[in-house]
Amino acid sequence: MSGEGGEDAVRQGTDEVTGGGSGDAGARGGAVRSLAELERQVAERRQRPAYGEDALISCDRLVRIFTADGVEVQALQGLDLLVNKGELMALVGASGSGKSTLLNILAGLDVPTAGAASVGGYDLLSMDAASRLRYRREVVGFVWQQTARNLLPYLTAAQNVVLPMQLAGRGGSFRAKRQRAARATELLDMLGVGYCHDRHPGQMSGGEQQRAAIAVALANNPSVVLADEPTGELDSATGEQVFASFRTANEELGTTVVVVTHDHAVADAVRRTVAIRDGRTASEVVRHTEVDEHGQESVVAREYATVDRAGRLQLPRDYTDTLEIRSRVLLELETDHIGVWPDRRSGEGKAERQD
Ligand SMILES: Nc1ncnc2c1ncn2[C@@H]1O[C@H](COP(=O)(O)OP(=O)(O)OP(=O)(O)O)[C@@H](O)[C@H]1O
Repeated sequence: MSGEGGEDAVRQGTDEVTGGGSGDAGARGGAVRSLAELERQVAERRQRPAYGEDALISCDRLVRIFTADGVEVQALQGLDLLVNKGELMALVGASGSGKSTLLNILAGLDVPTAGAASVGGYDLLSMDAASRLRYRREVVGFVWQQTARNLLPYLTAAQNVVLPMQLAGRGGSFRAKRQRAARATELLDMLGVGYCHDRHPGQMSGGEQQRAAIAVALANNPSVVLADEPTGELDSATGEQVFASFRTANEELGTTVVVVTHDHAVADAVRRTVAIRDGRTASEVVRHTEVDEHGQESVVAREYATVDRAGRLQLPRDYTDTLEIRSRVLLELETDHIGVWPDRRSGEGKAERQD
């Protein structure tokens, strides 16, 4: 706090200060707080963790502008996102909303134009080439939609899983080799495709290839696995099996998983689904399990609109369409909520019901 009022109070030798600097206390409702109260608030604010301090993934006002043929496309327009360690979450949004752009940045494959982004303590904007390589090998694993892009066709499933460990260069001894082979077997078994150990991708179904691809992504024990439409090329039953493998990785290994998806079965099966609209996070659905008085468990989903770091809130389009809100709304601050009304004076909003 800048403490203009506080300084006044000290000068006047009193323990009472105005809420908003000298002279405007009346205009702000005459809030008078004690110096002790202000000191308590300052101390509380200092103790509050900075934005994203506790999160594994933190995106703060992230911007990515592409320039193609002299035309600028703002793929990300100040996107905020926090993901906690151990989360299994989904990102959804219309085509072109910026999901893949975000995932490529988090994967260390692309660099944002502005803003801040960090994953597991790595600053994605300022990493040098060596840190970026280490980041991509050890901190994140990636699964693409196209099954063919995830596995090398001339290696078996097990050899594909061993490869990232070899590239990370952890020892060439016989013991190290044995450990890598054992880990590949263990991961393929855990994801239910142990029987594909010696098969080449061409001898595996699309679902088996994707589950082996998850094992590849997990090989170096990354903090995060990112997946872009991993069930996009699969039928729904196979898609469910693949999603179950992500859940297994999350539950058994504690790996944080972020999945971009158009697949409702996936988006509805995670605890948190964040919707991206026009390059910003717009809303999120959070699910939790409730147990009723008969001990019956049910999943309850609640939708929240996101308030970004600048205080912006995107109203869901179906809400604004229903109330015919086009350009502005009337706001009213109540003690425990904010009322939002169509501005009827300017002719917006549905006519009020007469009954
Ligand atoms: N390399 C690029 N050069 C120019 N424009 C790009 C580039 N990559 C993405 N864009 C543009 O950025 C915007 C966001 O694209 P992005 O691929 O992130 O969307 P998306 O939400 O993943 O879409 P989809 O669901 O169709 O994959 C789009 O307008 C896209 O055309």
